[in-house]
Amino acid sequence: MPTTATTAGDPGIFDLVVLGGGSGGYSAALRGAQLGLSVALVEESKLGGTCLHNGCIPTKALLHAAEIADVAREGSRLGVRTSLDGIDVAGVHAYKDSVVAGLYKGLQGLIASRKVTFVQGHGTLVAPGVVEAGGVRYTGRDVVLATGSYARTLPGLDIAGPVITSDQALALGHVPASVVVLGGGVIGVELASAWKSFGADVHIVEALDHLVPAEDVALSKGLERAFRKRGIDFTLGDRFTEVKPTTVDGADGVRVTLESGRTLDAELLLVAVGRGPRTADLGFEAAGVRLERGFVVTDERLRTGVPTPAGGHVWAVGDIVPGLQLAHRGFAQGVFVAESIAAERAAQGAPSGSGTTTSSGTVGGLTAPTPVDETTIPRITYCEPEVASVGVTEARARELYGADAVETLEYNLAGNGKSRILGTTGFAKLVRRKDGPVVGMHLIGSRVGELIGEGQLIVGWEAFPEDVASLVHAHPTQNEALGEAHMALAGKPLHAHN
Ligand SMILES: Cc1cc2nc3c(=O)[nH]c(=O)nc-3n(C[C@H](O)[C@H](O)[C@H](O)COP(=O)(O)OP(=O)(O)OC[C@H]3O[C@@H](n4cnc5c(N)ncnc54)[C@H](O)[C@@H]3O)c2cc1C
Ligand SMILES: NC(=O)c1ccc[n+]([C@@H]2O[C@H](COP(=O)([O-])OP(=O)(O)OC[C@H]3O[C@@H](n4cnc5c(N)ncnc54)[C@H](O)[C@@H]3O)[C@@H](O)[C@H]2O)c1
Repeated sequence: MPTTATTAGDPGIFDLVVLGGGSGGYSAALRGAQLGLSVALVEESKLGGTCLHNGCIPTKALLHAAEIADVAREGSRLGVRTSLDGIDVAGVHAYKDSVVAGLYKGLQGLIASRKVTFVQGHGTLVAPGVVEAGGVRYTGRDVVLATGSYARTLPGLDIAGPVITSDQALALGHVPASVVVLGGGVIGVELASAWKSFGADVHIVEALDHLVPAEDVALSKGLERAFRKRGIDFTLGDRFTEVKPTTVDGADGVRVTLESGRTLDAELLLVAVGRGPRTADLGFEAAGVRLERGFVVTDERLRTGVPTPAGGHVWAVGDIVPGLQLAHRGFAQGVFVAESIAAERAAQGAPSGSGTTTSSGTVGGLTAPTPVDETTIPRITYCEPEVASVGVTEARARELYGADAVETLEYNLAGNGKSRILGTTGFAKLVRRKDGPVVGMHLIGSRVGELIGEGQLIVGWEAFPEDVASLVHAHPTQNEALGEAHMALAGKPLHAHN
């Protein structure tokens, strides 16, 4: 179990005080402790934060249960006599909760074993370098702000009763008969996908012209085709105006009115219109931390520009920093900040103390880490079919490099043996600079999320299609589709028509 700091007396001065124990905060704490820093981690709820308890892990467990439901329903297509007898929601929750509980226990053990002082309580930044929780002041030479995000809603749309966010959706005790999903972004399409597999009628309303509008438009269109085939309804380019109670098939429900005048009736309205930074009323601005639209402004090394009296900084990581709101970005930023702090400490302790960190090179015996590069962070949406991408979209590449300086290739999964075996359709789209490296990879199809790791290496290491084409991919794997796509882009297609 994590050590709980005493609430009596002065807990002393820590090298690092972290406010918020989610992906960003706990990774900073773990890496800091590993590097020999004394660390206090202040968390008001559960260690692990949104991702572990209300985000990534529970949603992906639900989506896996949903996949099993689909497999049971479709067994006869492969000659296996299965049928879906129903969804035991309590059983699904038990499975999901057991996955979360196992990871939670492991994380608590890690925090304890690294001797991080875990403080359970609501913390506020009462001065640069000082976090107060439960009436105790925890002073750090460095402080990391990692308070995460909350589900946003729209003006006049209160979260209550049948109007829910992902927080309530994850705890729902039954499969709803019907849901209107407001927002066709990541959370909207993931939950719509799971509910559809469990038997609900789902209708997504997205204000922009496409589902998952941040993705390459080819993926958005691919997902729209696939959802249409699955019977998931959606309305694009329309906005919410109001919601009123109504009766749906004799039960309580909601009537959602859109700007176009269209109305949709359902048992529930899921609001999935983005997540806002949790930075209000925590003392950030009073301590000198600059906020823009609620997000913490930092430099590329994640420093807020606020020094602490002990010669350190106030840093920020995770969802409160503008950019991709992803757990793995939070992990990477937490590790980066801890390593930066350790390098600065080492530099100050070194006899020939060479001062602050630089963007590369060795300082005081520790290498100052390279800032996290957002452009090579992979993104996966775990609906069915999955959508995965890394690097830039075709549209962005044409803006960056010139309309005529970009080449693209779509490799259809119809030519991939393993995808045929799994019964999935989809494609891999590559974006390259003409005669240059691959700068974007965009995938859609069942299970393609697991393929994006290779895409990340290709884009991150600025590989040319010719480099990848010469690497032999195992047959029959879905991974092989990436090899074939690069072969085709290098001008030597095998199982592809050119
Ligand atoms: C439904 C859903 C599904 C998601 N799925 C994925 C996914 O599949 N993959 C992915 O990469 N990302 C996913 N995300 C996003 C991911 O969860 C976040 O990007 C990630 O959790 C951000 O980490 P964080 O540390 O910045 O914040 P959080 O995880 O939100 O952690 C912040 C922590 O700070 C604590 N805290 C806040 N204020 C205080 C205070 N004043 N005092 C003490 N403690 C405080 C909170 O209790 C919380 O534990 C999902 C999010 C949601 C909502
Ligand atoms: N698999 C994953 O990695 C994963 C899963 C879930 C959540 N997340 C993270 O959580 C964050 C929040 O997810 P999200 O889906 O809430 O946000 P999002 O930004 O992905 O999607 C919100 C969508 O709502 C739409 N919208 C906004 N106002 C609207 C309105 N009035 N009417 C209709 N549509 C409207 C937006 O155009 C947008 O497409 C994401 O940014 C993502 O990074 C990640």
